[in-house]
Amino acid sequence: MTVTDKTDAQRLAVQEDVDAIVVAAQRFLDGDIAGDETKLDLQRKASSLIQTVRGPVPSALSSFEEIVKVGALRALLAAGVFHAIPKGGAPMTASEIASRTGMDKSILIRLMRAVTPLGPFRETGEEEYAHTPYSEAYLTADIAGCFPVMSDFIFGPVLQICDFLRHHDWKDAITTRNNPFTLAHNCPGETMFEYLYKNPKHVAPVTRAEAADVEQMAMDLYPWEDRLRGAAEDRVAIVDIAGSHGNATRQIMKIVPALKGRRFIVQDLEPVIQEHSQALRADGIEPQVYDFLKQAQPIRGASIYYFRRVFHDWPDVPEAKTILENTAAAMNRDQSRILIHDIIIPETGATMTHAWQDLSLMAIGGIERTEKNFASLLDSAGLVLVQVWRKPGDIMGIVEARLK
Ligand SMILES: C[S@@+](CC[C@H](N)C(=O)[O-])C[C@H]1O[C@@H](n2cnc3c(N)ncnc32)[C@H](O)[C@@H]1O
Repeated sequence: MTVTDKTDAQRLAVQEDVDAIVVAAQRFLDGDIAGDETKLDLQRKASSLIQTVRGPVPSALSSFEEIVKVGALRALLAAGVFHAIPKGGAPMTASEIASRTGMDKSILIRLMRAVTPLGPFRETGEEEYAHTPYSEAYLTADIAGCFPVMSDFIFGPVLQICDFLRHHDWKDAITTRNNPFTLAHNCPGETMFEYLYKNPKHVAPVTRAEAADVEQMAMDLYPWEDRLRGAAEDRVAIVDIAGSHGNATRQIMKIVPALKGRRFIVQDLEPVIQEHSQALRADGIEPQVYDFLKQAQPIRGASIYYFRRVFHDWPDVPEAKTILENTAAAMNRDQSRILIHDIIIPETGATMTHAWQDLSLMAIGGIERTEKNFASLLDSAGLVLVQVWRKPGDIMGIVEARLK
């Protein structure tokens, strides 16, 4: 093939990709099918163009680029570079950033090369950089909360999934106490939570990460008021089990002001309750230390036993089944419901968002589930799936269950 042939073929391929993007962009703008589908389709077409422009082998190198980019972002964030550069897009020189942060200018320049060609920062001149809305996103509470924790504790183990599986002949030998996380952090026999919480300095950053609403959860998904309206006044309205900071309960209380005066309880392990109890009490929420793996649920006959982003941390057996059985033992057959608010993986057409969350959980022994997975898990613990509450385009859903 001559150079001209190659150029022609590439020109044709690029033109085809551009034409497909134009059609996909129009469908996205017109919103002729459910929002997320057109968005995903447009992303696919755009990324196909990038691959065509780069070619197959250079495209394979993009994963190397992403990994060093994460390393650079983490260091720049920790060193204070994100905070030193002024928000709003005004440029700053490397010398100025170096003097503000204490990072050697030579290191800064090398790290900035990983975060400027394709963003999120902008190179504005020789040794000069500026924020963009995409770099400023790392300063928002959600990303500033979860990116450092994911990067310090989870991404390393994700890279060790291969070593772990190879060591076990590619069989699923992953448990919550023996997994890529325990391999990477050299803590065999400990769950991720045990490992993290035994060091008091991890508790605040980890619970800040837990508070990150990266899934943009719509808490009005469930008809809280209808469900709770007829309940006796003395019945606990909601037990938010493993509720951490209690933000879910706060949001429910805001959505349904009519429930003011009813009892709301947030349960979690001791270090987490210690961290949050004052703020919870100030908002009229009762904090309670509770270990769902070791104890039967102490609050009997509550209207709702609510678990948000909890079950995905645990495999079906033994932990998820144990948690359900410990809850079921306290439930009232007619009045109590379990609500599991988690990502629901579609049977087909899972996205990269589903994949990054699920493989991060694989590293610690957890799993994101499909609707069928939830139904069989509930069945194994003497419960029955009543309804799945979802909105088109939302990655999270609420699985409602009652005693059989
Ligand atoms: C991913 S966070 C979810 C927090 C909160 N529900 C939310 O949606 O933001 C998982 C929570 O499970 C709690 N947890 C872990 N092991 C637990 C146990 N054995 N008993 C009770 N809570 C536990 C953690 O402390 C953490 O707060």
